[in-house]
Amino acid sequence: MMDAKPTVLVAEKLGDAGLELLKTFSNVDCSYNLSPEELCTKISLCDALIVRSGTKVTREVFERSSGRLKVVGRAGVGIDNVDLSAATEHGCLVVNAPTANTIAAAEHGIALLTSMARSIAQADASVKSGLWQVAEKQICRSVASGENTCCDRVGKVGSEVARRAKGLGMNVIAHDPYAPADRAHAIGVELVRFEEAISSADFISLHMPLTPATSKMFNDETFSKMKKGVRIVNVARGGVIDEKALVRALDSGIVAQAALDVFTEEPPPTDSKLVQHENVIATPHLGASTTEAQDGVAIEIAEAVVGALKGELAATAVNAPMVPAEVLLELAPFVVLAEKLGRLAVQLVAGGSGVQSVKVSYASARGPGDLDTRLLRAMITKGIIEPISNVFVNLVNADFTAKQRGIRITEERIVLDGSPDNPLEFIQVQIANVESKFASAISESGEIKVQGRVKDRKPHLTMIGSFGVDVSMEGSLILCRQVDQPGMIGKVGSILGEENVNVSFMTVGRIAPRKQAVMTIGVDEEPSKEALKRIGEITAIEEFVFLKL
Ligand SMILES: NC(=O)c1ccc[n+]([C@@H]2O[C@H](COP(=O)([O-])OP(=O)(O)OC[C@H]3O[C@@H](n4cnc5c(N)ncnc54)[C@H](O)[C@@H]3O)[C@@H](O)[C@H]2O)c1
Ligand SMILES: O=C(O)[C@H](O)COP(=O)(O)O
Repeated sequence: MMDAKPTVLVAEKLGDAGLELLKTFSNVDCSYNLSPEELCTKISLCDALIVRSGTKVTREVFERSSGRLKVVGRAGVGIDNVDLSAATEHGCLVVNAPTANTIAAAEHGIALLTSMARSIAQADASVKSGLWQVAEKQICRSVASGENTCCDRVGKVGSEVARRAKGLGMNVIAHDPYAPADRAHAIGVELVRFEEAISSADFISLHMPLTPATSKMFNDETFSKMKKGVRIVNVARGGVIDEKALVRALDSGIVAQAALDVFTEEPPPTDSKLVQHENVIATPHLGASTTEAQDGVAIEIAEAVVGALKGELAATAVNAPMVPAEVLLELAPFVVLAEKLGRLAVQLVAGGSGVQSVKVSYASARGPGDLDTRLLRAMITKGIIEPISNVFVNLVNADFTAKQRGIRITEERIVLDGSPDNPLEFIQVQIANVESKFASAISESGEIKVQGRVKDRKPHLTMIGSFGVDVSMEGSLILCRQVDQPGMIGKVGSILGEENVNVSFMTVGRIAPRKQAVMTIGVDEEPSKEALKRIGEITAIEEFVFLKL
């Protein structure tokens, strides 16, 4: 018998509180120190994976999961060890735990800064070796002399380092291209340009993420612009520094000392010139490793992973838009409607047409800023793509998958008068430049058009092409275009009855009495080919189509 519980692979040490929480909902496999091959082998049996910074979650991991891996939880902040593009392409949500280790990292930064300034590590080694002294040149002036400035970033860790550095009596300036000036101002930090920051600081403490833009941003050129004798602290990511250039800057004396918690390669090679340099103190990526931080991170990530496995949208999602819970609740029935409209519209496309251009219209009395359509768009995309491919589409990979298949989805708002209580009056999906297997689904302007509303929190189809209908979108549908005349409902109904197909509803949408009409028939079972053939043979029926919702 299949185990109904999802399986979570915890690949690096996680706090007990987090593990307990995971166990209430899933089977937890704690397998630490897996080789890349072992991870790839295990992953096809796992619904979620939790890592810290020591595990590389590569494209191969997603490929080898064969679609089973739905969530990667990064128990910490930095997600540079997770291939986010590959995760997104595979519809795998990535969540992190961005807040619980901030203070620990900031404290470690300050500990490194002050230890470096007072050569604590060298002094300790000197005492232990019986020398009772440490070279004078390694000791800098008091950090609180007021002449020292600390160049920083004003993200979470950077802000906490800045507060603490100010408490030590340092002047703090910061460079952060994305930080609002008022936030910096609130913590008493002056935001300056990069050149000014690096050329005027006595201490430089790094707190940016590792991204293509920050990779090796500290290099020969930047070191050459620094004040001679500058001291550098890095508790962010090793990769933001060109480590060979740092060794050169240390040798030349531009950089007097460096205190490093993070390295390009972790652990660094034992013969690393940087680690072995006399003016470098090094710690083994310890910034987040306090008991409090690890307990907090474990709970934060376990909650995010369990929530994501339950299908909830995670607040700390890294590769999917975040939709607040209250918005989600309000939009829930429209989410169902959106997917069904997409599913219906694509089934009306004649084979070989190739869907390229989809227009979605949202009719609402709300202002454009009051309606978040990202989730609706994703669900329409899901409805359009899933029936014609074997790709699993979700909020994470919807836009990517549409783009990859060359489907352009445009959105427009139809602004209505009336009460904004209801988020949406109707949603309309149009597919342009295609032929339809049900010609009546083509609107006057030439596109396949379907429109739906939510009634009593249930999705209803309200228009096909130019025909107004009113059909609950459940089960499957038979659409027939016919000449409006008495007895049609009975004729079709009796064929389905003879075939033991249960009819859930029938409605007729017509342009005018005795003219063309579209009959929509909801059925609980799929009619046989023979039954559909017999319906098609009824003289007044001009065309018909069977659709699964
Ligand atoms: N050593 C550790 O154990 C440890 C612990 C926690 C965090 N970290 C690392 O510390 C760093 C900061 O973490 P955080 O939680 O403060 O993240 P955060 O996202 O709150 O802050 C990052 C800041 O960097 C800024 N930034 C982005 N690109 C930049 C650029 N090109 N130049 C300058 N600034 C830029 C952002 O605007 C943001 O303000 C991350 O690299 C994280 O991985 C390390
Ligand atoms: O990005 C982070 O959160 C820190 O670098 C901590 O990493 P760790 O979880 O591997 O200690």
